[in-house]
Amino acid sequence: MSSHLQITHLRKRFGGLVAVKDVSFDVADGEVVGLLGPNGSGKTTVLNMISGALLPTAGEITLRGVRISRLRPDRIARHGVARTFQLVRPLPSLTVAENVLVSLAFGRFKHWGPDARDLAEEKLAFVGLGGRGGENVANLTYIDQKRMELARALASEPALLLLDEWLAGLTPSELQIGIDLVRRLQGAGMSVLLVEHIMDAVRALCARCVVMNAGEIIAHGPTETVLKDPGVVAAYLGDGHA
Ligand SMILES: Nc1ncnc2c1ncn2[C@@H]1O[C@H](COP(=O)(O)OP(=O)(O)OP(=O)(O)O)[C@@H](O)[C@H]1O
Repeated sequence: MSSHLQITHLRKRFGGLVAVKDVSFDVADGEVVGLLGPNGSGKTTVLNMISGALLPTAGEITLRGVRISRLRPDRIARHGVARTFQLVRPLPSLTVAENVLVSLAFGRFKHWGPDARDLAEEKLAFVGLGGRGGENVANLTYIDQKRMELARALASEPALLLLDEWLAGLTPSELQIGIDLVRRLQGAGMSVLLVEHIMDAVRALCARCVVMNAGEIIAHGPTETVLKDPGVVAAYLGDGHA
């Protein structure tokens, strides 16, 4: 069977800057793949092209053999792609459950009414916020905001989740909770493309990594091998971090 996500010769030009140059990699069914690299290396631009927020200048993206590059973001979501953002973006005037209900109502399957309430509670329970749907979003701790953001992404029943530095800013104990949650996603059959700078999390979650620098892939393979690659150490990790 074809790879779940296949990216082939992807390129993105912003005026005079080529932010992504000839990037190719894949994510298999149920796999968590790390997408690493220094700031400005093009990782978020790749995620934006997968989710449809940006049109590729060239190249192809397919999901289970279906070409999704150049589809509208809502169409790509219908094919089973969801994402989180670097900055948590809750709707602050709504409750926790209402935030998830908005995603259920306007997302892939358009759930409304009691059915949607049950589903919202199911998604909240999955991320560890069961029974807390009535709380005000403003009162949530940071890890709980992250949980809620994940519940919103799960509202579309994604097959592939794009996590853009979703673990950033967590305390060490919260980080373990976050890592366990990503493992739950994988356990539930989802594939994950994880953009992350926290190497402990990458080691814990990703059997395989892709490393970008200045728009190009500089290493690709098993995580431990990639993190010891002299080019990756020089461009990204620095001495003493590999
Ligand atoms: N909409 C845009 N218009 C012009 N340039 C952009 C745009 N989006 C990104 N860039 C540029 O493309 C390059 C890659 O940016 P990108 O955000 O993809 O990097 P990144 O690896 O995700 O970085 P970070 O780890 O800081 O999030 C950068 O030089 C950035 O300034």
